[in-house]
Amino acid sequence: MKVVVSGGGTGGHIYPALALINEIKKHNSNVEFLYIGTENGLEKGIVERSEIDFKAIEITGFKRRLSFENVKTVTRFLKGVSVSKKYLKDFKPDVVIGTGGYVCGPVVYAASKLNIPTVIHEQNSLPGVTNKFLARYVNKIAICFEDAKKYFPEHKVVLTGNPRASEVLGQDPEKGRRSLGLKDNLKTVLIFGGSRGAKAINEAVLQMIPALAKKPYQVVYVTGEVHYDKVMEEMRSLKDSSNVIIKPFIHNMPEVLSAVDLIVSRAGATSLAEITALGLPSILIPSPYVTANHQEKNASSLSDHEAAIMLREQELNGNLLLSKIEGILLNDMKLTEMKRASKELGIPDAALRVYQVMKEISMK
Ligand SMILES: CC(=O)N[C@H]1[C@@H](OP(=O)(O)OP(=O)(O)OC[C@H]2O[C@@H](n3ccc(=O)[nH]c3=O)[C@H](O)[C@@H]2O)O[C@H](CO)[C@@H](O)[C@@H]1O
Repeated sequence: MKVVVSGGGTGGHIYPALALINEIKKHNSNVEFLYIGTENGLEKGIVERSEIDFKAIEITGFKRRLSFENVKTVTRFLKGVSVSKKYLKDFKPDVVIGTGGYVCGPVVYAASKLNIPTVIHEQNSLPGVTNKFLARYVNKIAICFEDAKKYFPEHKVVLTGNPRASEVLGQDPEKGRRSLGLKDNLKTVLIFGGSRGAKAINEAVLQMIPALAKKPYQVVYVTGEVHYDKVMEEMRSLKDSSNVIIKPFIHNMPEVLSAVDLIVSRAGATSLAEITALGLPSILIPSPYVTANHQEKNASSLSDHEAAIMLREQELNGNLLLSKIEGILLNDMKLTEMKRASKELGIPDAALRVYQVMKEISMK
């Protein structure tokens, strides 16, 4: 069996693709994969670490305003379709899967024009532009929230959840602790700002650092690759940063997630699928810089069920964040209640569900 996977730009589109690849491998010993992404998204580095063959096309997204850039984007899209067709004709896949981000537009479109079975995966309750465009060309659309259904042709939609939910389960927390040098007798808070980091979260965490030194818990703080040097420079002026482990990015997130007690993060849909699969409590700070404010909708899907607390970026500061963290972490009853509510929202068998959709269309 041969499978092409495409998705990229940010981790929220890439990790579900890789989780699905792992699920496919579980069911098929003889399977070849090709990942088509871009050179400049996060996918190149992440996919290469996983030893999956990677090919790149050039593509950018549309600007909301009319502009010359959009003319260039159309030209790139058409070129992307033609390069994708070449890759697909050479590789001859049985099925092509798109997991979102601009890059899967030309790849999945080219596949449908070549009559190769196609499926797209939409992580968010409010679908992205690429998936909305692809909806009329693909065979099936795997979704994670009931709310996403109304944006797509009904007969193509299957509620599967996010394959990454399955991947974070059954990990060894001890390995996660060891990889970061965490103590096993202290509770742990993991703070990160999505796959690229978030300036506003970084600013709030830096304000909290002096107070964290005296706390009876430990913090793993992920800055995002692009923000790391600046954060470390600011750290130099802070005398005591004990209790805090700072990283630019975490590559073994499933192991680390299994070792922590509370998450502070943006409200990207893939992170939320991981958090709910594990039944972790969270403080969510939705990014206000995303299309149609969709992260706030993602966050509400947890906070409405008391599985998370939502903090808006405008109100965020170090003191407030610290008090919210302690309100959960130092209150065992609250912690247990939030864990239960979070677990109830998870779809742990999502990877198998997406695999079944893919299998069904590729057998036809
Ligand atoms: C700014 C933007 O457009 N964000 C979108 C993007 O977010 P983003 O890429 O930030 O997506 P998510 O938060 O959903 O997922 C991040 C993924 O990266 C992983 N991770 C993160 C940090 C780290 O150090 N190591 C690591 O492995 C997480 O475990 C997770 O698997 O895709 C999501 C899923 O479509 C959308 O909901 C978000 O709105």
